[in-house]
Amino acid sequence: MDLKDRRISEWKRFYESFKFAWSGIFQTFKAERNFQIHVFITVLVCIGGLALHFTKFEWIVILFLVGGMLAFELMNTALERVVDLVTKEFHPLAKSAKDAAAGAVFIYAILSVIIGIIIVSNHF
Ligand SMILES: Nc1ncnc2c1ncn2[C@@H]1O[C@H](COP(=O)(O)OP(=O)(O)OP(=O)(O)O)[C@@H](O)[C@H]1O
Repeated sequence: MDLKDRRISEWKRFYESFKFAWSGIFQTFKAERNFQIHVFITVLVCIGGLALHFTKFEWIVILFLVGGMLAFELMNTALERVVDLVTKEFHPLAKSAKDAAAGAVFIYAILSVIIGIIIVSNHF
């Protein structure tokens, strides 16, 4: 394989990885109610931000929060899938893995709501 072919296959791999990532997001959106709720909240927050004229800094914080929330939810789904793949039986470790991941999502969600309230209350 010459240099040009190798470069094309590098780009192809790069493009494929985007395709897989998008497929993961799309599959999760189709299958997970929580993810759908988070996407809906993200849209609402963005509309609210436009209506309230968030500052640049506020947008940066908000985008980190909603983006982080969606990313956390995707990781949580990934972990649930792996646990289900490993065992369909009741197992204390499966429970502890899933509950810990759910706890991570919960902590981030609570912090996001608190920070969101602080930002929005600034505009009233
Ligand atoms: N194999 C298992 N062994 C023991 N406990 C489990 C097992 N699978 C799930 N659980 C428990 O049941 C809860 C619900 O698991 P489930 O796989 O339905 O995910 P979930 O929390 O409902 O998430 P989602 O609604 O996003 O799918 C887990 O948080 C865990 O406490």
